[in-house]
Amino acid sequence: MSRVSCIADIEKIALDKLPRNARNYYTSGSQDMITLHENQDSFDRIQIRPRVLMDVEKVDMTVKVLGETAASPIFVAASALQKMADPIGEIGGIRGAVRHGVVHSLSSISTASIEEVGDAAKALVGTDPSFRDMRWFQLYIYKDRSKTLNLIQRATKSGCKAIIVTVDTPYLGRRLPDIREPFEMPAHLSLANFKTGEEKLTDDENTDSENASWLAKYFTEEIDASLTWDDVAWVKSQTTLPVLVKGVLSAEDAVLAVQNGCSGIIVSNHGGRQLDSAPSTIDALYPIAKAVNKRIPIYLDGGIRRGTDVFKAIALGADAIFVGRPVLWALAYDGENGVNVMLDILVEEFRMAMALAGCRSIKDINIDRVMKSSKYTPKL
Ligand SMILES: Cc1cc2nc3c(=O)[nH]c(=O)nc-3n(C[C@H](O)[C@H](O)[C@H](O)COP(=O)(O)O)c2cc1C
Ligand SMILES: CC(C)CC(=O)C(=O)O
Repeated sequence: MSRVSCIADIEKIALDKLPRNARNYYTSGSQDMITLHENQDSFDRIQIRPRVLMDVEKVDMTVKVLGETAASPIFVAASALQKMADPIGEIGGIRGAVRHGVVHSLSSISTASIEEVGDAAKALVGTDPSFRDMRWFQLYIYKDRSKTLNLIQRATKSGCKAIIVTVDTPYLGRRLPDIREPFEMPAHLSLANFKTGEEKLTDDENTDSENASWLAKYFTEEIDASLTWDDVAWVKSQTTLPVLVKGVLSAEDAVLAVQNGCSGIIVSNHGGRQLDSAPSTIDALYPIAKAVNKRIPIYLDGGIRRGTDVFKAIALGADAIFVGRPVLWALAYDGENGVNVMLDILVEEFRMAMALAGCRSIKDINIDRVMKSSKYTPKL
């Protein structure tokens, strides 16, 4: 096989290699997957306006993030159950992120524990001056607040730098492949942050009702669907770490995040897996950025597959972006090495986009550098 040249190459190899169960779980969006497709399609409707003769011999991709400096604005999103892609799972992602000097976020529903991921980061970070341990922990708020608090405390103790509260998942979106052919957790894997055994549901429990996926049942049984901003305040009261909310798609909610003392927001539609027909994240971004007016940082995920997508997100107001599925494809493609290759490609594509657009540093990327494609005809 020739070398992979872009994320689409990695995805293609990964989809061929992944077992059906994992492929269905990773690829699916909710319902008709309108939002899933829009996440990527919307990027194609934005054009980049280059400026020339700007001396782009050196391009500085560094970004400030919660008081630290990341080597680039390309961060690793939290996604669950990564050992289904490769036995190294989340450890491959954290090692790639440390090597690339960028933020890594770990899902509550990970297959390597908070402590294992922390140890992997700590073992690597001193070995090269450019390496960074920038771990954030993604928190699902369980009905059982002692379970939730346990996660917050362990994330804090292990050296995570921020807590991301996911707020778009009161219930799991209807993912049709998972309803037609319920997802099964491979027997050798477990939810590593929970040692009680109750989170390791068996196959038997998949079969007893319509919509019998254990994931959907797990969510309904365990995750609190009654959350309000008071619960975000509760998380804040339990930790000294910065607290961000993930899953914001409206300017109103973004302003509420500012008013409720959040340290940042992640503009996200959960990779098109929750509310179908929600806007693509890149379309939702600009009104949010205007309303927030730089009071807190704004991050974005959803559909980022190319360096030019990263550029467009920053131009429209993001401080940095996260990639979700590309990490899973990379793991399936070649484990830890796959993650390094994937991040190398995205960083190089982004460096090239900046240089060819005439931007020497991140602050040069602004709204003047993008325009809607003339082919863009709004559907409304
Ligand atoms: C298989 C899978 C599992 C995910 N698990 C979580 C999770 O545990 N917590 C969470 O907040 N978001 C989760 N997400 C959403 C991602 O954090 C992110 O929002 C999304 O993947 C970004 O879109 P992209 O995949 O197009 O990059 C998951 C996404 C996928 C594809
Ligand atoms: C269902 C969870 C385990 C993870 C999640 O958020 C997702 O699959 O989108």
